[in-house]
Amino acid sequence: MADLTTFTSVFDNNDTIKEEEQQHTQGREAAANILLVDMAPAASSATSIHRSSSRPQLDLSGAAIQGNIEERDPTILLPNQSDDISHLALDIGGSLIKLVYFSRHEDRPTDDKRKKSLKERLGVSNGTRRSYPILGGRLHFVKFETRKVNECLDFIYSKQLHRGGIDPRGWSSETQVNENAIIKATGGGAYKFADMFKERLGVSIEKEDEMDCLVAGANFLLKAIRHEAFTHMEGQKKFVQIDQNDLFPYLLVNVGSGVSMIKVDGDGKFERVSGTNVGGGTYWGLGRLLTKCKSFDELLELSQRGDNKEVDMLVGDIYGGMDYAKIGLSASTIASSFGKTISENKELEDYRPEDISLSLLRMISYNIGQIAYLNALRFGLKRIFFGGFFIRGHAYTMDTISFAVHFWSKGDAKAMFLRHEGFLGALGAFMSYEKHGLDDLMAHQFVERFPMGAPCVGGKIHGPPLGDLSDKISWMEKFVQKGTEIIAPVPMAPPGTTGLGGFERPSSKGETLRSDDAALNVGVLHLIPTLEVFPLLADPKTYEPNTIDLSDHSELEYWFTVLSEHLPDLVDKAVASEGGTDDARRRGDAFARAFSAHLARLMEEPAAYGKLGLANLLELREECLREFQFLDAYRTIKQRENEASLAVLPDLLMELDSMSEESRLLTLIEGVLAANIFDWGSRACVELYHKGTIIEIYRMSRKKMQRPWRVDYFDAFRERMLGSGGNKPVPHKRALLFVDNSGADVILGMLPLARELLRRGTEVVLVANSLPALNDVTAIELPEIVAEAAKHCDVLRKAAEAGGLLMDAMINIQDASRDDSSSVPLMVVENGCGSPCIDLRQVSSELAAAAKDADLIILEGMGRALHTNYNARFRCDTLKLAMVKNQRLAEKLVKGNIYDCVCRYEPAS
Ligand SMILES: CC(C)(COP(=O)(O)O)[C@@H](O)C(=O)NCCC(=O)O
Ligand SMILES: [Mn+2]
Repeated sequence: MADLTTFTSVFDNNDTIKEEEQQHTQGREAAANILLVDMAPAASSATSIHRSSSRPQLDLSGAAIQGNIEERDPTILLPNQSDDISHLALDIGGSLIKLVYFSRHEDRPTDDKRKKSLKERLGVSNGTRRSYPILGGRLHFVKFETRKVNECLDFIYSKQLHRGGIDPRGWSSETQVNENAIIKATGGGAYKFADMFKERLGVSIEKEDEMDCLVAGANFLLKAIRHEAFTHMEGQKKFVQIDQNDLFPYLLVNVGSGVSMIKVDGDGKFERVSGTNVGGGTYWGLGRLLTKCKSFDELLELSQRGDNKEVDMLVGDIYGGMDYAKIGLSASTIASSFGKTISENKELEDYRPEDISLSLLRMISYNIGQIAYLNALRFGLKRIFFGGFFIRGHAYTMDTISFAVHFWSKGDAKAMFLRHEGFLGALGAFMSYEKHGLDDLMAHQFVERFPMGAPCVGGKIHGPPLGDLSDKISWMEKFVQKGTEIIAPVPMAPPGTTGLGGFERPSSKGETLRSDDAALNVGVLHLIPTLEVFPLLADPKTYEPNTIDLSDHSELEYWFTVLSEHLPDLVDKAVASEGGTDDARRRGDAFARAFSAHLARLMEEPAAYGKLGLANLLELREECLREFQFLDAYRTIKQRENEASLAVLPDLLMELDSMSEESRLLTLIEGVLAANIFDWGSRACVELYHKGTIIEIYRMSRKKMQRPWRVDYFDAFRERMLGSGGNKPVPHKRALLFVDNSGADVILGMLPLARELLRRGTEVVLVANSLPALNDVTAIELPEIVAEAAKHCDVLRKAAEAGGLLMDAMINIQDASRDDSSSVPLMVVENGCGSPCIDLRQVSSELAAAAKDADLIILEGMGRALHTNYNARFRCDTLKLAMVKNQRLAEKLVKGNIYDCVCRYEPAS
C-alpha cells in the first residue's frame, strides 16, 4: 500500500461528524430547485391510431419557441391554439367510473450556460426527433363508484380537469370553460350522464367506441409499460416482458357481462372474432339467484370460503373414489359442474352459498379460458390477454383461466393479465385525443411511482382528492389510527389444479385465497420524454438491473428488516435537514408511516407494484421522502464531508504525483474502494460514524485494502491502462465515471482517478444523480466541488474549463490560463434518477448522448455496481468498484465478508 501518512494526518485535523450536528438548513433553496429529469421535446411519428378527428387538439401552426432556443425545456408558444386541451378521459361503466387524467410537470430552472456548452460538447441537438413537442407529465388512474357520480364530478372540478388541469404555471386554469370543450368518454355512462356533465362542468362528452378504446388502451399499455402483463399460475404471479416489436397479433379477451374475443393485429387493427354469452353477467346473475347475494363483490367474497366438491360431480364420484387413470383424470377432477346436485335429494337451501359461488366461478372461468384458447388456436395466436370487470385481480379466477389455457394448449399458449386492466377503456378514450403525443412513447419514457396513499387504498375506489401536503400528513395520521380497518390481502396457497379435462378442488380452503381488487396497485405514470435506454448496454432486452432476487422470500424479509431498522435514523436526519422544527417532525412521522405502509404492503404482496427488486425499494424510500418535502435529507452531512475532503485533497494529489505510474494506479483504485466506506445508507457504516472520527474510519478502510481483493481483476485493468512488455496501449477516448457518495468518496476517490484519466488524454464525464439520494453527490453539486478541487490542480482546472464546468462555478483563480484548447474536457452529466441504484434502461438524454463516444465505464458504489448492474454487460470496457458494506450481501454475492472490496474489470463484450 502506498504511504499516505501526510495525507491522513491532514485529514486527522478535521472534526468528527457527529450525529446531532445536522441542523443546517443551508442549501435548501438549491435543493428545492432540483426536480425530476427534464421534459424536453422528444420525437414522434406522424402516424396515429386515432379514429376520430374530433377536437380539441393542439393547433401547432405558427408554433415558436419562446426565449432561448437552446434552452432545455423551451416554452412553446402556440399562437393559434384556441381550444382547451383536455387532459381527462373516462370509462363510465355500470358499476365503476374509471378516470385517466394527465397533469403536467412543473418547470424546473435550468442551468442554461452550462447545459448549452455541454450539449455542444456532446453533440446533442435540439428537438431532432419530434415534429411537435410533447409535454412531460403524469398519468393518473382513479376509480369511483358509478352510483357516486357526484364524487367523480367534484373530483374533476376540484382538480379543474375539465379545463385542462391546474397547471403549475397557471396555464389555462383561470380561463372560463370553453363552450365547445369536450371530454372523451366510453362506456354506457357516456350516454347516460352526458347531460349531468354539461350541467355541472359545462363540458360535452364525446363518446368513443368501447371496443376501439379497449384495444387502444391494451396496445398502449403493452407497448409503453414494462411490467404490465403477467401470468398467474397456481397462485404465482410472474411479470412478462413484452417485446414492443413483437406484440401483434394477440387475442384480447374482455370479460364483462358477456365475453368478447378480439384478434388484435396492430394499432387500430382488430376484429372481434368470437365471444361467449357466458360471462361475468352469468356469474353474477346466476349467483344472485342461487345465493341471494346483494353484489358482485359479495358473491366473489363468498367463493373464497367455498368448497365446490359439495356441488360439482368429480371423477371420483363416478368411479367410486378412484382416478380414471387411463385418460389421466384424477379422482378430484371436476367431471361435471353442478353435476352432484342431480344425484342428491337436496334442495337449493341445503347447499352452502359459498360452495355454489365457487362452483359457478370455476365453471365460468374455466369455460372462458377454454373458449379463448380454441379461438387462439383458430388463428394461430400464442398470447391471450384477459381483461374486463370479471377478472378484477381475483387470484382464483386468474388461476382457473390460466389452467384451462395451459391445459388445453399443452403449455403452448399463455394466459396473461394486465395490471391496468380496469383502465383499458379509459386509457383508450384518452388515447383518442389527437396529438397529445403519447401514442408512440416507449417503455423507457415512463416511470411508475407509488404515492403515499397507494399501500392503503390499493386498487380500491377513490374518494375526494387530497389537497396540499398538510392534507396528506393528516390523512397519514388518520390512517395509522384506523390502520386495523384496512385489510391486507392474504398470500395465496397453490390450488393444485391437475388432471385432464377438468381441475381438482383447491388444496387450500377459500380463506387463503385473495379477493383482491386491491391485490394490484397502479401507480402514477410519470411521463418523461427525455429518458433513454443507455446505449452501451450489450443487450438491452435481457438487461436486468437488480442483482438481488426479491422473489426469494427470505431475501425479501431480510431487506425489509434492514430498511425498517434504518428508518428512525433516516427520519432524524431528514427532520434535522429541515431545521428540526415541529412541522419537520410531523412530516418526518408521516414519511415514516407512509414508507412503513409501503413496506408492509409489499411484504404481503411483493408484486403489488409490479416487478419488485431491491433497487425499487431503495428508490421508493427516496420518493417517499420527496413526497413529504424532504428534498435533501443529508445535505448538511454532505457539505461537511465535502469540506473535510477538499481540505486534504492537495496533499493526496501531491503524494500521488510522487509515485510511479504503476503504484499510482493501484493507489488510485485503492483510494476509490477505501473511500466508498462513507455511506450513510449502510447500517454498519452509520454505526462506524457513531464510534469514530472520519480519519479512524478511513484508516480502518485503508487497512482493508490489501490485495487480493475479494473480487480482483486489477491486473487486467492495469494491463489495459498501462500495457505490458513495453507496449503502450491507446488510451481510452472517453470515460464515464458513475460517481457515488459525497465527501471522501467522490473527492478523494473518484476525482483523483478522473484526473489520472485526463492526464492520459481520456475525456472524463462524471455521471451523478439528478436528485439527491442518501449522501450521494448530485450533478448540480458537482461543478462547485470540481471548481474547488480545481483550485489546487492544473489538470482538473484545465479539463473543467474545457468541459465548461467552471463558467458558472464561482471560482477565483488568480493566474488561470484561459487556453483550454489543448486540454481534454472534464464534464458532468446527470443520470436521470434519484436513487442510490441505477436502472440503465432509463437514463437522461445527456447521459445517453455522452455514452455514444465512451469506451470506458466506471461504475462505483454498492448501489450502482453491486445491487444493480453487477451482472450487466456493456459494449465497452467496464470497471465495477465497490466496498461491500453489508455482511449478507458480501456472503451471497462474493462469498466474503463485510468491508471486502470488488474490483471487477470486464473488457468490451
Ligand atoms: C443504500 C446503499 C446501496 C448505498 O451504498 P453506496 O452505493 O453508497 O455504496 C447501501 O448503503 C445499502 O445497501 N444499504 C442497506 C444495507 C445495510 O444497511 O447494510
Ligand atoms: Mn451512495
